[in-house]
Amino acid sequence: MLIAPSLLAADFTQIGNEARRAFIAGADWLHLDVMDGHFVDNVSFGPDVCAAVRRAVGPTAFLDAHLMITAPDHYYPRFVKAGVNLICIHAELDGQVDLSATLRGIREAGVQCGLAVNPATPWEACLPYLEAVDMVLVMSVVPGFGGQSFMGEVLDKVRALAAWRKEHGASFLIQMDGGIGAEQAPLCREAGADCLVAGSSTFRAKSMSDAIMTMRNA
Ligand SMILES: O=C(CO)[C@@H](O)[C@H](O)COP(=O)(O)O
Repeated sequence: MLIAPSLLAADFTQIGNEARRAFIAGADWLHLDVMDGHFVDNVSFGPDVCAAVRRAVGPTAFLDAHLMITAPDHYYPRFVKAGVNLICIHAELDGQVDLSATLRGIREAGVQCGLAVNPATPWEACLPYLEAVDMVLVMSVVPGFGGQSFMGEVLDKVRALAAWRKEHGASFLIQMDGGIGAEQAPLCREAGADCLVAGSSTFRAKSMSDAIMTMRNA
């Protein structure tokens, strides 16, 4: 199980130190929540902050950028340039954005690509793209803010994706994000998730390393 603390819950006055703290505590990945104030009702940070995080954590740390933005096709090259390892875009943009071309472009730029689904979006929205992604992100909260409660009903989507993956011999990772801590991690694992994003339960824990270890051992 990969654990990816979400920088959204970090102390923004200490962003570089906070990013380093996550890896020192045992994080596998660092999750970067990028919000544009259009796709979600919040604004977070953009490529310059991601580039600063890359400088802070060094060249080998895995940075996973979740683009909650309406124009990922326009902006993804800036996140590639910032040095992230994986860029995840949203399935809800189908029809507005050429998702196949954007996913292909991300991969051709040498970065892994992912597709995210909001709680209200069926997993089947990912079906046309499952051969073309390295990861599917199943949101377990309505995106936009940290600190929300886990929506257990999305576990059925994770089960369906895991079943599809097994049946088709595919290898994409399944990531879950939102309201995840020690109590939810075993449920996510049982459903078939491989990577858990956790903001409040890691950055705001008394011991970040204990919090990460507990979730990883779920
Ligand atoms: O993408 C999002 C929210 O939009 C998440 O990454 C949250 O930031 C996770 O935070 P917690 O729910 O773990 O506090």
